[in-house]
Amino acid sequence: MAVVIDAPAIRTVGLGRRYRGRWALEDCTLDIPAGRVVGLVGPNGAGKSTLLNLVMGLLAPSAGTVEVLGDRPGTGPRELARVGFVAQDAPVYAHLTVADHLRFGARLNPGWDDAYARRRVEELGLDPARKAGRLSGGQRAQLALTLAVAKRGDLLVLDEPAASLDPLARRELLESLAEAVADRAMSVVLSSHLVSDLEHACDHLVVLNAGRVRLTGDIGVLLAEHRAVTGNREADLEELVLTHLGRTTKETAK
Ligand SMILES: Nc1ncnc2c1ncn2[C@@H]1O[C@H](COP(=O)(O)OP(=O)(O)OP(=O)(O)O)[C@@H](O)[C@H]1O
Repeated sequence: MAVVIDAPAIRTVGLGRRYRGRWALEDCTLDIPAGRVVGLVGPNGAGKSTLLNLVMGLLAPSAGTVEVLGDRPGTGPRELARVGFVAQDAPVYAHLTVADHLRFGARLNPGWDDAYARRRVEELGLDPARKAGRLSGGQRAQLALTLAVAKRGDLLVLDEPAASLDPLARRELLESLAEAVADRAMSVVLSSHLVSDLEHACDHLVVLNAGRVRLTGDIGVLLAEHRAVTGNREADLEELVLTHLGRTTKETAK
């Protein structure tokens, strides 16, 4: 009988990246299963964007290896079509209209879900004729996210997607990501400073600090272990993360 083993969404072995002799990410070994919503959390400068850019093939490793959906990242059009990415500054083409972005998305992506993209633009109240450069920061982030989701890839990589969104839009985004994963067996990796963002949307966790992985695993399992070890049956995700960041008070992870 044939045994089908799905490739992990992301696998890194001893992955590292140096900038001018200084390690931004060091000895990072991760095995992230497919079909999860993964929260990547850590303070400023922890190495989150560096890791996500390595995953996207936008940076070359200084050490180790990274595999995305079983392939080396950024190797060709087939692999690129499977991965949607929204960088931290949610880049869009300032001189193109919202409708132009949708047209380009349709032309460039074989799995493009035009009905979804149009529905989202309408729900968000974005004027299709408006130039992207004239949208607010939050609206640009929403447009970039819409394009990334409409691509209908197997993996969505989002660098601080909620940072410029208002609280309602933030909650809606996190709920819609959880639904997209449930509907389509897609994997999502999203970085955030806010543990509260991850608590409701994510089922897998990676904690980074000072360029090192401090904790990784399924949130349910990690929380159960933490509660058993500390004897605190009320311990929540924030306490778990802060413990592994070496902090004792309930400050934010930022
Ligand atoms: N192009 C670069 N040149 C030199 N150093 C860099 C460069 N990009 C990042 N770094 C350094 O690498 C480290 C990790 O940065 P990175 O942007 O990956 O962190 P981050 O966790 O995404 O931070 P933030 O939450 O502030 O966005 C930091 O010390 C940063 O100063």
